[in-house]
Amino acid sequence: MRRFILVINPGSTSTKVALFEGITNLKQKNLIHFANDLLKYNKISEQYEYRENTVLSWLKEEGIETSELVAVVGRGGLLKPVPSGVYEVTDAMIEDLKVGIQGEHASNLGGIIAKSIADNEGIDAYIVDPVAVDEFEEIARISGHPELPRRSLVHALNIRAVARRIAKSIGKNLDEMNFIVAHIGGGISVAALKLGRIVDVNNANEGGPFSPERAGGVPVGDLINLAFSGKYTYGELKKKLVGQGGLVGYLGTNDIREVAAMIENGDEKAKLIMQSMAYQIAKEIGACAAVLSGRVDRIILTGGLAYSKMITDLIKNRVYFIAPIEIIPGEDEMQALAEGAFRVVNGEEKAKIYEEEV
Ligand SMILES: Nc1ncnc2c1ncn2[C@@H]1O[C@H](COP(=O)(O)OP(=O)(O)O)[C@@H](O)[C@H]1O
Ligand SMILES: CCCC(=O)OP(=O)(O)O
Repeated sequence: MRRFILVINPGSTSTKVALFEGITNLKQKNLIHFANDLLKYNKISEQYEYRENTVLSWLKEEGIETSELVAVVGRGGLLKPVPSGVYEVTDAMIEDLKVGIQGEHASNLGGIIAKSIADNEGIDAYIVDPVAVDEFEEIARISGHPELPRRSLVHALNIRAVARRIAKSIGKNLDEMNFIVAHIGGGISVAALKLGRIVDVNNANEGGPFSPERAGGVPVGDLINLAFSGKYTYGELKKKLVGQGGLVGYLGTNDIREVAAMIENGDEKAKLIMQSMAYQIAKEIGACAAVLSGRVDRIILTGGLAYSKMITDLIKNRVYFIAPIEIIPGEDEMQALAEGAFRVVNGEEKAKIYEEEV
C-alpha cells in the first residue's frame, strides 16, 4: 500500500533523507558523501545518479519498497524567481535545475532526484519553498547599478517554517505578522517578513554578513582588482568567496564550536572574528528593522549557529531594543518538506506549476 512520503534534502557534503507517514517522521538519516566521491563531478547536477543510488540503497536497507511511496519531495534549488509554496516537479523545472539557471547549489539536486524516483513509480514529485523564492517589493530589487539588480536567494524553507511556528505560538497566522528571521548556518540569510512575505533579504550566497564559510559582502572595488589581477582563476575566486571565506578564511574552521574553544583558550583573533560575525548579523537585522519601518513583532534566530550561546548573546546585545527575540536552533527543513507535500497529497493545497509562476 502506498503510504510513505520520501523526503530528500541534498547539502554540499551529505544528503538528508527521511520517510514520513502523514506528517510523522518515521526515520531519518544523513547520508554522508566522501569528498573523493564528489570530486569527479564537474557540475553539481552531474552528481544526481550517484546520490539517487545512495538514497535508493538507504530505502533498501530500511526494507522499504518504492512501491510503498505516495509522493517524493525534495529541497528546491536555484530556479527562476518564484513565489513561495509547494511546486510539482515538471520537466521544465528539471531543465532549469540541471543548468543551474540562477547558479549551482546542492539543493538543485532535490527536485531532480525526487522526480527520477517518482517517475519510476508513476507518482508525483514536489519541492517546497525553494531557495529561489522571490517575494521582494520592487524597491528592494534596486541596487546601485541597473545592470546588477538585487536578487532574492534565501533559506526560504526553514525561515518560513520557523516563522509559521512562532506565529502559531502567539495565536496568529503568519500573514498577520512582521518578523525578522536570521537563518544563521553554513550560509546566512537575514530576512524581513512583512505580513508573512519575505520582502527583503541579503543574497545568502553573495552578500550580507560573512558566515562560517562564505565571505558575504566584500569591498567591491578591491574585488574587481583581485579578479583582474591574474592571481586567481574564476573558479578559484568563487571558491574563496563561497567555501573558503568567513570563519574558514580567517580561522581555518567552519565549526563555531572550535572557534568557541579557541576563544576560551585565549585566542584574541578568534574572539575578534566571532564578534565581527555577530556584529554583521546584528547590523543586517537592524537593516531589516528599517525595511519594516520599525514595526517588528519578533526577531527569530535559527540555523546551526543559533546553538551557540556565545553568538546569540553577542547578537542579542545589539538588537534587543528592536523586538522580543526567539531562538530556534537548527533547522526543520525535513518536517517542512513533508508537511508541504502532505498538504497537497491530502488535498488541502494545490501544487503550483513552475511554468505558470515564473
Ligand atoms: N549542535 C550544535 N552546537 C553548536 N554549533 C552547531 C551545532 N550544529 C551546528 N553548529 C554550527 O552551525 C554551523 C553550521 O550550521 P548548519 O545550519 O548546521 O549548516 P548548514 O547550512 O550546512 O546546514 C557550524 O558553524 C556548526 O559548527
Ligand atoms: C543560496 C541560499 C541557500 C543556501 O545558502 O543554502 P545552504 O546554506 O544550505 O548552502
